[in-house]
Amino acid sequence: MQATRLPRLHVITDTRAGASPLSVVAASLAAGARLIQVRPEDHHNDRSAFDFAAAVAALCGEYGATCLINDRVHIAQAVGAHGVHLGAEDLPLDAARRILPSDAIIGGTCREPEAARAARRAGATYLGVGPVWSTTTKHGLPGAIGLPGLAAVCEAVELPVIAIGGITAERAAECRAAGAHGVAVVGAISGAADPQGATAELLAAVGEADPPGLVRPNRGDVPEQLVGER
Ligand SMILES: Cc1ncc(COP(=O)(O)OP(=O)(O)O)c(N)n1
Ligand SMILES: Cc1ncsc1CCOP(=O)(O)O
Ligand SMILES: [Mg+2]
Repeated sequence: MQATRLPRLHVITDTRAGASPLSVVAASLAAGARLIQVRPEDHHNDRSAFDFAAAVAALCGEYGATCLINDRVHIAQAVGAHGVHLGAEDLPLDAARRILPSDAIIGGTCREPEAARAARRAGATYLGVGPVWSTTTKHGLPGAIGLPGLAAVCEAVELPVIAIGGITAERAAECRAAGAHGVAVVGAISGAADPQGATAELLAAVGEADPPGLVRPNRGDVPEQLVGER
């Protein structure tokens, strides 16, 4: 199986009231996004989270894009997603590694070098690191670690680092310069007047711009196994 690099732009769904998550996902995929993380807010029950995840996974399948599920490992299994993203209050990384297929992508949240090394030992494929900048998208987060904090984690482990928290296109380029493999965003796309244009701008900022024009669905294509390469 040929190895494919982990996408540099992780588009995270926004299921807060007023958002239109599925149409934003469709716009991002049309702009060339190669990875969607499904993140139903905690108040969504499993049934509505499953229905939403199944719809996103189907859309990702049409574009040959990777679909990850935040927090809910059983829903990743149920919809046949490519993997999960897990944080401190979720199933431990090593437990998820034991129950998911061996080629599953498992992302782990961390904000400092020691936690990054522990996540690598536990079987993480990549690290979600932040918040790099403050954000209004999630409440109760610890303080922002800034670019120096991001760089410290990038230096500590070989795993691809995905920066998160307050990311804009300009900041995405700064994160890459600090050593991050890529970035994850919610508000920069879901809150944009033109989510497709915002996605294109972010893709260009992380160096993954497709040739101009719409990306067309390639029904039936499945992404090959992803490897942890910077
Ligand atoms: C790529 C990426 N990085 C970090 C997170 C945050 O995960 P977590 O700390 O578990 O918080 P919630 O997203 O579950 O509220 C993420 N989702 N993605
Ligand atoms: C879930 C999460 N974890 C750390 S920051 C964050 C939210 C990021 O959202 P935004 O891209 O809108 O700042
Ligand atoms: Mg979580």
